[in-house]
Amino acid sequence: MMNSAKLSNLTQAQLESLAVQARSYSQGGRLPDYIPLLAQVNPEWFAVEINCTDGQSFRFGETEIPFVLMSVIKPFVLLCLLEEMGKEGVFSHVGMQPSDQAFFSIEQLEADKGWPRNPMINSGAIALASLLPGDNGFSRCENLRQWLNQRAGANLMLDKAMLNSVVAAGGERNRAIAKVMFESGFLNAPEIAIDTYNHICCLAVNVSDLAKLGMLLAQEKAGISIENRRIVNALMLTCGLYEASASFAVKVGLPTKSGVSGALLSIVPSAGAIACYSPALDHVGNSKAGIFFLEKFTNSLNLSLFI
Ligand SMILES: NC(=O)CC[C@H](N)C(=O)O
Repeated sequence: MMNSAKLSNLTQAQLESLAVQARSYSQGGRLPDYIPLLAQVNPEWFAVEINCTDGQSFRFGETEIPFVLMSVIKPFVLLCLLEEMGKEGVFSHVGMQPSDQAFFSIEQLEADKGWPRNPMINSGAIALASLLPGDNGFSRCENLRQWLNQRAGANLMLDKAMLNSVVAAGGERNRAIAKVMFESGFLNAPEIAIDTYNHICCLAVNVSDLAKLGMLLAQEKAGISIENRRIVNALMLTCGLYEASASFAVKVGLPTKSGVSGALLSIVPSAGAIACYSPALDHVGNSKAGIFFLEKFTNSLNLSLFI
């Protein structure tokens, strides 16, 4: 059976049973402490929405709760820039190699002599944020927000309170990353790059919007090339969960991206998109219940790119 048929045969009862197991698995996860507002949520929230290419959708849990995308914006910055400037332009600013280090690793960046290794870690995303059109962080974020909302039919909104919390927290690690890239000649104007990056990480959605964004990568869409979708999906598969990407590819085998807010998005090419939100994180910074859910869900439906 094709993945699209497997996903379409899903029943609401099946989804609920797996989601309830996943919710209980959120216990023992941790909320991030370096962005104060991110820690002011209920760690047991769990929401999932699945959109299928045949038009069906399934949802369960706290599906109305808004959350910020954080690193889940990274594949969409990449998609937008691939469309707007082409792959040669994009990959002259960022690499495509996986990393076995944390998403904020300065050691990895220094070992790479300031060259941002891939778009799914902070260095690469900051480098790409610097390429968005606009005069300042807000207008660049606004351009990306509108670009995505138009194409996905979603309703991304800037969460200003979260942005204030991110800025107040100082962002030392990301500033250090930008400084290394600037000094190595791989980033112009580090201040505006960080400001843009902070803004785009604070774009807020609910799981329904996140699933709509995912559909941009799951199926054909006017104005988005097949090649660019393939590139973004490939980089999500190899780099999307940071140092956990390789083992997750063995266990699940779907292009997936996580964020420290607990957002998690998986693409089932030509079949649909699976959006989860559950804020308690594992030691890598991925949603604990979300990852558990994806493993159980894909195994019970036998969903995979590889079979
Ligand atoms: N993994 C993430 O979601 C990281 C995003 C966050 N804004 C940071 O830079 O730390």
